[in-house]
Amino acid sequence: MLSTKGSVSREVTRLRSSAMASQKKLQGLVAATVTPLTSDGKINLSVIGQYVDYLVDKQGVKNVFVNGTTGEGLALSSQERKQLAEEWVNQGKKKLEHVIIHVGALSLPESKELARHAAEIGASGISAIAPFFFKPTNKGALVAFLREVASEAPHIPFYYYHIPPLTGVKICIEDLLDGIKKQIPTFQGVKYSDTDLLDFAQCMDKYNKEQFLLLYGVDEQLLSALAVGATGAVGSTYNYLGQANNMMFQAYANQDFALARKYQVSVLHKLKRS
Ligand SMILES: CC(=O)N[C@H](C=O)[C@@H](O)[C@H](O)[C@H](O)CO
Ligand SMILES: CC(=O)C(=O)O
Repeated sequence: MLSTKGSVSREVTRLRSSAMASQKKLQGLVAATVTPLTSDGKINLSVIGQYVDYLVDKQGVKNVFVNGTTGEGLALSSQERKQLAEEWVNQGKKKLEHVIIHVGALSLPESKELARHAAEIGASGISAIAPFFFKPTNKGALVAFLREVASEAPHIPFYYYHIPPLTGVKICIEDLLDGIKKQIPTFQGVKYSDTDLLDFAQCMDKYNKEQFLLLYGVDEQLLSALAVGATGAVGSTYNYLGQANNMMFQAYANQDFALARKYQVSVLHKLKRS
């Protein structure tokens, strides 16, 4: 009985996940969500519903990246991460297009468990950073780690989260992508949080045809990433500067580069990097 129930629920989960995974292609802005806390430091799940509405209605943002850098996922317990993931998936079900859950951790079993959980609750994708204390020193070691994580969620896309300024793992993405689908069949792309636009442009040029998504992660220079072919971006500022960044995407698509630059500069001013 139990095992029948288990396999039925696994099947339901698989169908739900594959339904989500076959959704609209991920493009445009993805807000890296912040983690709301109560005054006594507990995660505050009660505001996630409002948060979803705010992003969709006020910012024009329909995709989220949960438990990443902005959400301080690495500073949360596994249980907190799972609760947040579940709340975002549930609240976002009819309103958001993509809910990507960051499942990276220093411990491989923990990362695998978070990946399994994200798949079970119906997330539309998962992402993981490289472990950053005992670091992989070459591509083989990094891929071995990511492969184990991704295989726990075999029906949803996997994105590698490249953020060398914080992880110290500097494995070149152009090398990483070479042959990656053979090793990680669910590999869908990279959240690229580095300023190396030469590597980024080379990846766009070389791997676009394999339909990898390279989501740019340095909000201050998104326009430069658009210029070399980016079609999506994940970042903290899309929580509150979603409209301006959507306008920038639009201006760029309309080939109004002066206007696009105006929006990029307005973002810089807001971040006080002018
Ligand atoms: C280190 C960090 O948090 N990077 C974020 C994404 O990866 C960005 O969205 C930045 O928060 C943003 O570019 C503002 O500096
Ligand atoms: C900014 C980003 O993408 C993150 O917080 O993970």
